[in-house]
Amino acid sequence: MSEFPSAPAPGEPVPAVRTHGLVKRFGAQTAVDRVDLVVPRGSFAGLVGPNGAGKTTTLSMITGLLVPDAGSAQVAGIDVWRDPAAVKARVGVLPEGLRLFERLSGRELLLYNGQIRGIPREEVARRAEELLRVMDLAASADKLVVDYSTGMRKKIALAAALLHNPEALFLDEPFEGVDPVSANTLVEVLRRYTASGSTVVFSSHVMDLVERLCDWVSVMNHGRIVAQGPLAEVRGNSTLNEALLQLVGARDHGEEGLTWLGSSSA
Ligand SMILES: Nc1ncnc2c1ncn2[C@@H]1O[C@H](COP(=O)(O)OP(=O)(O)OP(=O)(O)O)[C@@H](O)[C@H]1O
Repeated sequence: MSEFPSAPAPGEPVPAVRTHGLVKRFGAQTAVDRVDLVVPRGSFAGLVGPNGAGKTTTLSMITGLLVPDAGSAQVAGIDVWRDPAAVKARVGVLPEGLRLFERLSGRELLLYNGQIRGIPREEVARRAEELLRVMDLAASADKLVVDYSTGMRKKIALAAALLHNPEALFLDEPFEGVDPVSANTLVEVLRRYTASGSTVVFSSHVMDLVERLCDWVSVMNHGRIVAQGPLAEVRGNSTLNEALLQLVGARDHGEEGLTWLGSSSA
């Protein structure tokens, strides 16, 4: 795998995330094509782009879940694929699909995660109760995860990802299927987390939310980064949605087709 072209200059802060020439192929398709992603430490960063742009695949390679075909990724200056254990100890992940231990209660899930992370039992119990309360899950703490709603699943998964107080959080579509009340709770928790200097990187299709929350944005299209930087720079004088449509090109499928659709057709 290729090396980083240069280490940060002396005095230059080490970014929370930095990838160089990251590539992932699935058969003949290059899903991620030489991606150089940078996220400064302490950012609330959005990774945006159309369906199939390569966001999930990129996040999976950065968090040690998927081996890249080429290139490299660093989290807090540590090479993910040279020292995956060190990186995994420093990051929290809310992956796509949310595979959880369904037959545990919410509280048991947190206690179990804490034990896996090697946190002392009493400390885990203290943090678990606090997270359950902040996430509005205290009343459902003894319910099995399999019986949780979509929003409750996101909240317990976020609680599990935060339990070991990671330096950086990677969230794949954290607000998908979450009601506005629960979304507010998630936002409050994440804002508090970044205010203390930790980093959040999340993928989303909800541009209004990215615009409201993020101070840093990376835009992907067809496996590549097509824009990246402070939100104000990427957005310019338009909304983020308008900027995104310009960057990735509005999909024009023409006037033809679907003539059968609608009540006026036979
Ligand atoms: N395991 C896989 N096997 C084959 N192709 C895959 C696999 N995972 C992803 N792909 C392909 O790689 C491309 C990028 O997928 P990816 O899930 O990273 O995109 P995305 O930007 O997260 O999309 P979305 O916004 O729809 O979640 C897509 O064309 C997808 O079909």
